[in-house]
Amino acid sequence: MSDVLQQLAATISARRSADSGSSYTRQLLDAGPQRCAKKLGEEAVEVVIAATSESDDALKGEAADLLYHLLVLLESRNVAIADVLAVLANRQGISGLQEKAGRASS
Ligand SMILES: N=c1c2ncn([C@@H]3O[C@H](COP(=O)(O)OP(=O)(O)OP(=O)(O)O)[C@@H](O)[C@H]3O)c2ncn1[C@@H]1O[C@H](COP(=O)(O)O)[C@@H](O)[C@H]1O
Repeated sequence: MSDVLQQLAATISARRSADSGSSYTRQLLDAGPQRCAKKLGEEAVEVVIAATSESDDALKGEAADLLYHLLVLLESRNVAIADVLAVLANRQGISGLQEKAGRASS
């Protein structure tokens, strides 16, 4: 999964130098983090609506839009998706250690 996200993130980053007329991503990046964050919020609401009242396919589509817009927002703030994934990996490591610590003390 992270390969797909990293490939999409690389494409989004490359759009910084694309012709803005031809790229929706470039238009979002040119508009800045506030606009990107607003789009992310709208997409999040669409995910909530799909999750509560639409089909699985609709939910998958809205979730894909949400991930795309999260990557665009991260790019607009120059935050690498690899660093976000590292946070998740660290949390898994930490929870693993906590589980081990819990077992050792019981
Ligand atoms: N993965 C996506 C992707 N997911 C969702 N979207 C767009 O995100 C928007 C979300 O839907 P909305 O109905 O909210 O959007 P809208 O009303 O058209 O947009 P606004 O006018 O509100 O901004 C749609 O325009 C989708 O096309 C995406 N646009 C581009 N990509 C990928 O990003 C890369 C660069 O794409 P370009 O910028 O088009 O070159 C390519 O790999 C694309 O496949």
